[in-house]
Amino acid sequence: MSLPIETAILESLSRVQDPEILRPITELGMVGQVAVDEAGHASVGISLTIAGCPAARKIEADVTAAVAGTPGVTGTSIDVGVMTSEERAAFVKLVRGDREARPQQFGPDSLTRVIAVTSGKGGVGKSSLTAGLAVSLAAQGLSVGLVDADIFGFSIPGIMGLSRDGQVAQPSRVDDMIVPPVAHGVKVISIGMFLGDADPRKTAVSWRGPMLHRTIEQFLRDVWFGDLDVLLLDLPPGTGDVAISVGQLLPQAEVLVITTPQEAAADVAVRSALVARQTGQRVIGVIENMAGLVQPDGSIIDVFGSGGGQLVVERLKDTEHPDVPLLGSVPLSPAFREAGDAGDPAVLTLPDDPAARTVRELAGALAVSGRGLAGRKLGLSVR
Ligand SMILES: Nc1ncnc2c1ncn2[C@@H]1O[C@H](COP(=O)(O)OP(=O)(O)OP(=O)(O)O)[C@@H](O)[C@H]1O
Repeated sequence: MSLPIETAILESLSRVQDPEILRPITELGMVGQVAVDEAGHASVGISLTIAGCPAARKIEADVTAAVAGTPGVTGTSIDVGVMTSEERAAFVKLVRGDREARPQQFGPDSLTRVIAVTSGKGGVGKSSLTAGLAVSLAAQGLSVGLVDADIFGFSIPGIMGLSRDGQVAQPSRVDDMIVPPVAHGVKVISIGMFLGDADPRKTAVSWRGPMLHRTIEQFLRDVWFGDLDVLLLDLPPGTGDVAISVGQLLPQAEVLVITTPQEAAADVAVRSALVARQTGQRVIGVIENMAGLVQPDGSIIDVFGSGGGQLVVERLKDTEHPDVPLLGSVPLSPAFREAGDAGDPAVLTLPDDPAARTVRELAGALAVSGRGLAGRKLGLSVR
C-alpha cells in the first residue's frame, strides 16, 4: 500500500536540513500545513526564524525541490512565513535545550573534545592548519566547530571562504541565540563577523585584556554550536591575554603547537606551550609547518631550515611530560597558500597537494586519537 501523498511529502521534507542548525526542518517546527489537491498540486507552509535570514533562500529552494521531487506531486506552492515570538522561543528551547541546566557549552564535563592551536611567532601557518584540520575532520563525518580566537589578527573567515570582497558572513540571531555560519561543514565564529558594515580589510580591533576575555567567553557561551565532536580554537600567536583567558575558560583543552623549521620560531613556540601548561592544558603534540619545498625534479629546498619541530618536542619533554610527539611535518606548498588565500581549503580542493595531504592525514590521526572518557564524569545517573 502506498503512503498518503502528504506523508510522502513530509518524508521528503525530513531530508531538508536547516543549513545553520544542521538538523531536519521537520524536527525544528519549521514545516506548517501540507495539503495536496486532487490534481496533485502540493501547498506547503514553512516558517523561518526571522525574515530575510541568511539561510532562507537555501531552505526555500531545498523545500521546493524536495516537494516537487515527491512521487505524485504535479505542482508546488510554498508559502514562506515567519515564526511568531512564541514559536521562536520554542525553537530556541528545542535547539539549545534548557539553558539553566547547561550554562557552559564546553565546561570540563562536556563530551566535546577541545583543541587549541597555538604558535610562538605569527605567520607560521597556524590559522591555515587549524582551518585545514577543522575542514578535514568535518569531511570525515565529525561535527566540528571553529572559534577564531585570534582577535587582532583574525583570518579564519577569509581562509574558510566566509569573507569575499570585504563582506563577511554574519551569524544569524534568533532571540538571544547566535547561530554561527557553516563553511565546508564547520560551524565558524570570528570577531570579523561582528564588525557590522565595516570592511574587515580596513578595520582594526584594539582591545585590552578584559574586553578580549569577555569576547572569548561570549563565543563559548552565547554562540550556539550544538553537540560538537570537536571544537578547534585558533589562538593568537604568543603568550598574551587571549591564551591566558582560553586557559582559564577551557582548562581541559588539548593544545597543538605549530612551528616552522627555524630555530628562532621554535624558541617562541616552546614558550606558548609552557603558558598553556601553566593553565592546566595538555600539549598533545607539535606540528612543523613550511617544511621542505618539493621541486618539480623531486629535490627538496629547506627554505626555513630544518629541525624546528623536533627541537620544540625535545624542549617540551621532561619527567612529568615524557610523551610530546612530533605529529607531522607539513611541506611548503604555493598551491596550498593560493587555495587558502582564495577561501577554498586545499584539503578539499587539492587532493594531491603534499601539504593538503599531510594536513588530512594529521586530522585522521587526531580523529582516532580521541581524548577518551577515562576519569571523566559522563552525567549518567542510576534510577
Ligand atoms: N605549508 C604552507 N605552504 C605555503 N604557504 C603556507 C603554508 N602554510 C601557511 N601558508 C601561508 O602562510 C601565510 C600565513 O599563514 P597563516 O595566516 O595561517 O599564519 P598564522 O600563523 O595563523 O599567522 P597569524 O597568527 O599571524 O595570523 C598564509 O598566506 C598561508 O596561506
